[in-house]
Amino acid sequence: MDSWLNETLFFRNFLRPLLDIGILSAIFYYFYRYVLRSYGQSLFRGIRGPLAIFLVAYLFQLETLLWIYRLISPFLIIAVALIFQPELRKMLAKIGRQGWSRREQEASAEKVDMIFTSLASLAEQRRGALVVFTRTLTLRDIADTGTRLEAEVSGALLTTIFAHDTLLHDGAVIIHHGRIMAAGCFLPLSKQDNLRKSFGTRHRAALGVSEESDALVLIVSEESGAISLAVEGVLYYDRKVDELKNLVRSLLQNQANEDDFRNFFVERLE
Ligand SMILES: Nc1ncnc2c1ncn2[C@@H]1O[C@H](COP(=O)(O)OP(=O)(O)OP(=O)(O)O)[C@@H](O)[C@H]1O
Repeated sequence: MDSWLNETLFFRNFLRPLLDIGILSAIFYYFYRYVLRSYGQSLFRGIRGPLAIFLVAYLFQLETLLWIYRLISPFLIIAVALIFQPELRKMLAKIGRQGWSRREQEASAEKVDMIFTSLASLAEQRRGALVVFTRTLTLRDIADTGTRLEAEVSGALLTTIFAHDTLLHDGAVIIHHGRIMAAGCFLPLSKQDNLRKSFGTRHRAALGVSEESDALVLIVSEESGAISLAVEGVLYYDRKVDELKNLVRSLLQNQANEDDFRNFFVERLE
């Protein structure tokens, strides 16, 4: 009886708080490591001031400040959700992303190969191209700015879209779940001001959609024939086709760790 009580007390006074704190710390750590560090930096920068004031008010029980916070907190939450909508969207997208089955992986790898063969041929002919692969976010609003195709991915179709001066060659092709959802789409332009002067709107548009979503964007430069990738607001310019192909495959199948990926492309474009 005595030892049982001791064990219970041991559990209540020592093990339980330890478990509580341990599990909570692990959740915070993984949330920071995999989600906030990649997507929430600007979100954190934006709310750290009000958060610090709240903590001080809470610690010292500053009643008036706490009362004000209680009053405005519903509006603050709505304001944060509105202002940081792109960041929150990307965070939730990352949490919802899942691995692929083997069959899906093979099918996707085949399509990615097809697309890269077509892009390499466009690059040789100095035809510009912009191809957006959606991941978790569907990007329907962007697809609606162009012409809906809903067609099976094929190298011939992609080359036709970009190779001739058709109405669809301007703008981006959106690929969703292995199908060409739309072509001639208008992408949001990035506002980054440290981009190379020689980049025009095609590269800026690729960066823009990669900042606002978890999409992968491939760009073929009409001017130089360079093939580049934009992902998470970073432009990896003029990379080898095989390198890009492997990376896009694994990123689409959610196998590549974002850190490995950054190390792989050490050279970051400023
Ligand atoms: N917001 C946009 N969304 C989609 N496509 C766009 C957008 N803005 C421009 N483009 C595409 O980029 C083309 C213009 O490319 P521009 O020469 O300005 O860019 P660039 O980055 O210098 O690329 P390149 O190296 O191919 O010349 C347009 O004809 C159009 O097809």
